[in-house]
Amino acid sequence: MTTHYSLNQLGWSAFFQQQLTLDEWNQYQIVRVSAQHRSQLELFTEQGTKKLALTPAMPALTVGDWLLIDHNDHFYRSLDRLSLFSRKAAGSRVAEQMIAANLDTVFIVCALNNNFNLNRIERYLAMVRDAGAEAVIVLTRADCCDDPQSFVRQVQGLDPLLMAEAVNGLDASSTEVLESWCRSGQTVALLGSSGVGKSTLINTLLGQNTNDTGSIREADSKGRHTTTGRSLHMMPSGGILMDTPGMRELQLAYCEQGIEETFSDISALAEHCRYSDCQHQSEPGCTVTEAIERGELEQRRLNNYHKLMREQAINGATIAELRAKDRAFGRMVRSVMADKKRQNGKW
Ligand SMILES: Nc1nc2c(ncn2[C@@H]2O[C@H](COP(=O)(O)OP(=O)(O)OP(=O)(O)O)[C@@H](O)[C@H]2O)c(=O)[nH]1
Ligand SMILES: [Zn+2]
Repeated sequence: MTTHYSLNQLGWSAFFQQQLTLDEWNQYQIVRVSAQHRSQLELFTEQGTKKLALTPAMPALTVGDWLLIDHNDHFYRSLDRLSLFSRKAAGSRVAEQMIAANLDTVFIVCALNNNFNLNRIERYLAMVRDAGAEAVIVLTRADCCDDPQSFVRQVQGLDPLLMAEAVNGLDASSTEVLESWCRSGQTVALLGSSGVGKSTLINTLLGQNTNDTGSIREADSKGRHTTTGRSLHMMPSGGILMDTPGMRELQLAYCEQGIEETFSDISALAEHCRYSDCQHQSEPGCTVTEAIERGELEQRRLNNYHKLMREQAINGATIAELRAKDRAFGRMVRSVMADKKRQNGKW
């Protein structure tokens, strides 16, 4: 049985609607990418699911993207994204690879055991903010912790506006606190290190009835449950859960802006340092180190900021190098082609 969803249920909103002309609205079908394979995309449409073959003329697309297709099911164009997650591709080659688009909220999952780590939460926060999505910190294993609220307070100490919830991921009545981010038309995804309870939470949020999502859930070699096939799943609460393998392995890609937002307190203080290139180490007139001495800023937070910015310098440089190399390669190809033409006496 195929279940039909309205565009709003699939995540359509005014942000996308205002990108369309009246003609486009009348002539084209609006579809959302629900899975990406080597040679084709799977789509959610108001009439059910569809497949779309990838062609070289199409722009790079990813799960969650909104597209317009014509009456013959040919790609017409993609819409601007509300948010976008990308990462460095695996292996030594540094490249950006898109992994998910148009997420409203990302649950940053962290377990209330020795995995709990504010540095790691700040790292994920920087990525989520850079991608343009809202972050909610979800602390699992609240049932195994004496005082979960003390950890919620620690997280909110990072940023008073940051939402944090402690849950027992195995218990649907406990994860109800996440419902306001999982309402109809809202797209959410989960991020967090291995073993913190992401699969458990996904199973609980999807409920028992996952048949209508069309996905196959099977255990991998380690006995973990993985979803194969479609990456977008409808939750009983009406929200759309995005579960792509790429999100699980997300590394800190180039996200300097996200780091600046996450550490906006440090950037604000740094504006008043005596030297504009102050490194906030031991320079005189450094307002950042003064704030630490007054107990208004944690040394841990400044150290983590330095660490993430150092990583940015390395990642940023390698990505910039790659782009320069691509340009150099393009120039080389063009000059070889020109030489060949000259040798063939065409010039
Ligand atoms: N008591 C308790 N156990 C939990 C909770 N959340 C997860 N677990 C258990 O923790 C273990 C790891 O959870 P998973 O859901 O597999 O973790 P994961 O983040 O998906 O791990 P990866 O698949 O490696 O990414 C499982 O045995 C779960 O049953 C919780 O809130 N309370
Ligand atoms: Zn300074």
